[in-house]
Amino acid sequence: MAADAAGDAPLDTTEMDERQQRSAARPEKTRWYSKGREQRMRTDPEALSSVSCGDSAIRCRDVCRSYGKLKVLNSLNLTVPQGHIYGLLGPSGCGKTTLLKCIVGTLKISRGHITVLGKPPAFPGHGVPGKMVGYMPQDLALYNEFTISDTLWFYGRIHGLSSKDTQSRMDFLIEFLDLPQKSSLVRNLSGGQRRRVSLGAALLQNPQLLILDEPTVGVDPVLRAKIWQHLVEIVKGGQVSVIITTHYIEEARQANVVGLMRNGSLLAEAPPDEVMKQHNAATLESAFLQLCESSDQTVSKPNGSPDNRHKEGSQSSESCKDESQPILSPGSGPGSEEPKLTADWKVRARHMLPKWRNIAALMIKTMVRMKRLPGFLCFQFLLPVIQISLMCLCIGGDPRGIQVAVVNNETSETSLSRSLLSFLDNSSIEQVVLPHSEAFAGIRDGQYWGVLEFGKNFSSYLMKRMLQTRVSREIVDGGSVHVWLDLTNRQIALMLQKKLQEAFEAFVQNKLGSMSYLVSLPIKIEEPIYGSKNTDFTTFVTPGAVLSITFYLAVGLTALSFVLERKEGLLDRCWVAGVSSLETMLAHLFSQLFVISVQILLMLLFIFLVFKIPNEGSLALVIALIVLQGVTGISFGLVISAAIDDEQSANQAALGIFYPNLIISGIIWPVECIPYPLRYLSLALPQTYASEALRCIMYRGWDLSRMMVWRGFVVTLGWNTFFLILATVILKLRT
Ligand SMILES: Nc1ncnc2c1ncn2[C@@H]1O[C@H](COP(=O)(O)OP(=O)(O)OP(=O)(O)O)[C@@H](O)[C@H]1O
Repeated sequence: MAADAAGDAPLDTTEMDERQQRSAARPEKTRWYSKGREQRMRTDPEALSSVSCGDSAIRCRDVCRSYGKLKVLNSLNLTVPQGHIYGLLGPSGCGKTTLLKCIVGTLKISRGHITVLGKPPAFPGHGVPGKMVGYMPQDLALYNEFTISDTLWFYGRIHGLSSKDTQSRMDFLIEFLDLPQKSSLVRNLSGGQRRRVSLGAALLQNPQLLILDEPTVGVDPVLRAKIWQHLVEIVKGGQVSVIITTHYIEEARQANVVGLMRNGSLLAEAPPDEVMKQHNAATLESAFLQLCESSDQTVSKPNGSPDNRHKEGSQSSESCKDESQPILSPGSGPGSEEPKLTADWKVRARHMLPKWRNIAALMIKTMVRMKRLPGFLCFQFLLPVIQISLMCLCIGGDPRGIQVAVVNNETSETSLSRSLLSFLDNSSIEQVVLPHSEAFAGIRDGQYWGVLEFGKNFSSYLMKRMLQTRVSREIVDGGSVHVWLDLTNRQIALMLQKKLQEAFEAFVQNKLGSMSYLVSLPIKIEEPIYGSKNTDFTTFVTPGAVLSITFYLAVGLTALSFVLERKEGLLDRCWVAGVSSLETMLAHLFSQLFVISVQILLMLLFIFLVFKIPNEGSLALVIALIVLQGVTGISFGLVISAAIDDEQSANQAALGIFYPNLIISGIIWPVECIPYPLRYLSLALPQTYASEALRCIMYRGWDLSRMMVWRGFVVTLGWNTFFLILATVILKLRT
């Protein structure tokens, strides 16, 4: 991986050739640097130009970058000589942060070349991003749940530092940056303290190149001076180079070179004393002001307003180039051709392969964050249990306490109507005995779900009907229970019909005993082949519900955590430290697998032990399919978080697919009810065949030899692969 080449991986041939060439050309310059670099640079801008072409830490040539129509970097040329501090100055919004992001490779440039420590950023096998570069972004990019020590350990692991090295660097940085106790949580630190922790993370591995975006904001003057002194110290050997942005223009006088940036291009690039001398200015700030004024005059002549420069298309590329020529450093223009570099296939292959060290560091990070949020962790574990329990308790059971008006026109205590009513399930049906008119008024008012009416001669007619072979229509009618139902609630109406039928069967059995078969229907429902006669809707819905709960919790956790990490700049910072998109994906996948495994375990305990949902098949297959569906959720969450930048949109994407997927995956209602061609879509969804497979395993006891089972596994694995590849590609394209 990229980080490899920084320290521990062997150099590829291209890099070695280049280093040899550079060292062959270096002796004279190295001597020149070490003897009197500062004096020389401050008095000889020509020398700066010549140095910058041959031996530079960073070279930007003709760099352009836009955000939509806003042109932020405008044919920019910049050179950071090796072993120098480069102060990048400019007003807010002029493009400094954008430039630094292009240099570290987190933003792509739309035109031009950038070379960082000899190669373009993210070149296969290069240590940038990686151990060679220490990057402190403007938005601090720190994990709030980490302590100072966790933060430094995390970056130490990513850079492959030994425990001893990390510990000694940590002790030094805490002392040097005047940080509070290393066990202090980042979220409890002040703004300035956080900024110093962020700086400490950038300095940790003693990188060859330091890229610091406003490290001294919010830092007291004494510490600011100390930081500058440290930077001056570390560049002294000529091995370390620093590019630093700051709003305190005067502090940049300690830099060896300053670049004055405005409207996306450099107005000047030279040693600070030289800039001041050229403008007869006593301070760098007033020199900068003069440069801005003369730049405004130059630009306002052809175009009117300086703001026009920022609109793409409002000027030709020629004028764009003129404007970007540095005033003091003509030699740093886009003169020289950039060498074409190619990487050996072995280096490329190594660059592509995920590194377990980085994956382990990221997984430890997730575990530490979870440990710091125990309430959230418990909630994560309990949420699926709560959801499945609510589902088993509230969905699919028989309605209870349904009020039904009973109009009984028989008065005798021994009448068959009373006997029949006594067989009605009292827990489900509450009988309210009423006269005819009140019963109908009640059902019309919505008080009752049905009216049961028995005629005056119900008992005698029913007996005749049971015992005689040929009876008149009047007898059949008079010996029937007349039922009027409120059918606005289908489930309640179906339950009433079923309970009446059951009551009648029990009544007949009671009255006729072994002769009851005489009045039975000519349809006999035998013992079921699979399932039980008393199966309810809960049994049907549970397997699909388990899969869908696992899937959506995984989607929610993944989509949001990634989006937040990107928003806070944490993903970019890890990427600059050498963590690839694939490693980020895999680490997240493995950490979330741990969480969903606990969730699945708890859920299964509840459905099998508490709610007694049957399982006729292999428990291992049940667990495997649910875990794989969890992985589908994680990978889909990764796609959302890779493609979407803010929490609200990520939430909406996750919620937006929730109902359509639930409805057309056959989870709450059979797929057979879905009309064509929607059924084809339903069958292609990740949970349709998987739910069917889980039902087959749990209720039919089938195994992988059955097509309906293996099809569920194959479809799930197919979706997992597709989502993971898609997420990696999107993340790669976007970083
Ligand atoms: N992600 C983005 N999308 C759209 N525009 C952006 C984005 N990031 C920055 N910009 C715009 O690009 C311009 C340059 O921004 P940049 O952050 O590079 O400036 P800066 O010089 O670092 O400013 P400051 O010193 O205030 O940090 C600004 O006009 C900013 O609004």
